[in-house]
Amino acid sequence: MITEGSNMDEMDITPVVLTIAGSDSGGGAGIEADIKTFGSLYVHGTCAITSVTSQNTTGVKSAYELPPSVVSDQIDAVCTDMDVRWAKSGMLSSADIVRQVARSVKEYGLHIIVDPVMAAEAGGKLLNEDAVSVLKEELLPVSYATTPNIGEAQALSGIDINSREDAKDAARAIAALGVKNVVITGGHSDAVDLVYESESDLFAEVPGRFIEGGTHGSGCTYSSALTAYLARGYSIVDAAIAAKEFVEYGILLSRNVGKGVSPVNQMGYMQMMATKDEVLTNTEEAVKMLEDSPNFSRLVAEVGCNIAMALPHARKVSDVAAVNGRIVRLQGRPKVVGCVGFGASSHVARIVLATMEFDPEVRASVNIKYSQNVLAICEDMGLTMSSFSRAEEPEHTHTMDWGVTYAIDSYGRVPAIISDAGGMGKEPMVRVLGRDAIEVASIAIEIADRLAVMED
Ligand SMILES: Cc1ncc(COP(=O)(O)OP(=O)(O)O)c(N)n1
Ligand SMILES: Cc1nc(C(=O)O)sc1CCOP(=O)(O)O
Repeated sequence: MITEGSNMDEMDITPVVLTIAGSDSGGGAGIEADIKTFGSLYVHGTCAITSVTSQNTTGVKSAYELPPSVVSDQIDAVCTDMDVRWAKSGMLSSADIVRQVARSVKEYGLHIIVDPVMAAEAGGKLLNEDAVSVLKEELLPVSYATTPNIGEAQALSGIDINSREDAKDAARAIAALGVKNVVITGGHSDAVDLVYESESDLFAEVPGRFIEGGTHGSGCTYSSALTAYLARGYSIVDAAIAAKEFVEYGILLSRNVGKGVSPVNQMGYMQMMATKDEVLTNTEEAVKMLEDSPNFSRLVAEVGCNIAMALPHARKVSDVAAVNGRIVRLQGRPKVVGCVGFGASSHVARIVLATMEFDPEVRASVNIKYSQNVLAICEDMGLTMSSFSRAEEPEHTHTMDWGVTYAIDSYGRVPAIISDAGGMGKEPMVRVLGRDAIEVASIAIEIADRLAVMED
C-alpha cells in the first residue's frame, strides 16, 4: 500500500537528472533516448530541449533550433524546483547554446557529462563548426566528464587515433581542456572503452563485445546511462562498466523498426534483468526437484551433476545459471552443494552454449550417470538420441564444444540426449537437453524412476 509517508521517502532518495539535448522524432536518440534510459535506471529524468529534429532511422531531415534563452528557461525551471546535481548534454546545435549551457552549469553547480555529439550516424549535422571551439573553451572546462567516440575524440584533440596509445594521448589532450574525466567509447579496432581520470592520471579499460543489432542512439543511451549511474553514486569506472552493459543489452534486444538503422531498445536492460530472475527461479526449482527425488541419486555421476539454464541470446558461461558446487550423492540421496548463480558451471554451461548455436530455444541441460540401462530407458521413452566418441576428438578443442557440435551435426538436429562412452580417465556421461531447467529435471527424474523399477 502506498502511504503518503512511504511516497515521501521514495522522493527523498530518487536522484533527479537533467538532459540538455535535441529531440529525435524517431524516438531512437536525443532527449527521447535519454529519458527512457533514466526511467529504466530508476532516476527521475528532466529535460531542456535545444533543437527539434525531424528525424527517423534513415537520418535527420531537418532541425529547428530553439533560442538560447528558451534553453536556459527550461534549465532554470527544473533547477529552481528540484535538487539536480547531475546533468548530461547531447546535441547542442550552436555556439550560443553551448555558451548558455556553460553559464547554467556554473550557475547551478551541475556535474555535467558532455556527449560531444557532432553528427548523426545515419547522416545529419548536429553541431555547427564554430560551436566546437566554444565547447572546448567554455563547456568542457566546467564539465565532470565527456564521452567522445573515436571520431569525436579526434576532432576535440586534433590527434589521429590509430592505436590504444593514440587514444590515451587524445584522452590526455581532451582532459587538458579542463574536463575531469574522459571516456573514449568504441575502441579503435575492438569494443574496448577507455576511461581516463585526470586527477589521478589513471586509465581503465572497459572490455566489451561487438553485438549485432540496432545501434541508432547508442551514443546518447551510453552517456545518459553513465549519468544515471553516477547520480546513483557509482564511481566513474563502475559507471562506465555498467553503462556499457546497459547499451549492449539495448542493442541485443533492439527492435526492427523503420527502414534504416534500428534504434537501441532502452528497455532491453530491464527486460534482461527480468529474464535473469525467471531463469534463476526456473533453475532453482529444477534443482529442488532433483534433490527431492530419492531415485535421482542413482543418476548422480562420479564427478557430480550440474543442471544449467541459459539466458536467451547467451554467448558466454556467465550468461548461464547453474549450481556453483554441483549435485552429489550423500548417504544415498542427492545433495545440492552450493546455490544457483550465473557463471557457476563450466561443462554443462558449455553443453548448453554449443547446443544453442543450432537451436537457440534449447537452453537447458543436466548431466547424468551413463549406463546401458539408462540408454535403453531413454530409447524406450522415445527420446531422440545422439553420441560422440572422445577417441575422435581433435587436439586443442574443448570436449564439450566439440562433442556436442559433433553429436548434433551427425544427427542432423538437436536431440534430447547426447551421450559418450568415456575415455582414458574420463567418465562416460549422458546429457539431457531441453527448453528449460524444469523440463530437463522432469525428464531426468522419469529416467531415474524407471531405472529404480528396472534395477530393484
Ligand atoms: C537529436 C539527436 N541527438 C543526438 C543524436 C546522435 O545520437 P547517437 O546516440 O550518437 O546515435 P546516432 O544518431 O549517431 O545513431 C541524434 N541522432 N539526434
Ligand atoms: C565434469 C563434468 N563433465 C560433464 C560432461 O558432460 O562430460 S558434466 C560434469 C560435471 C558438471 O560440471 P560443471 O559444474 O562444470 O557444469
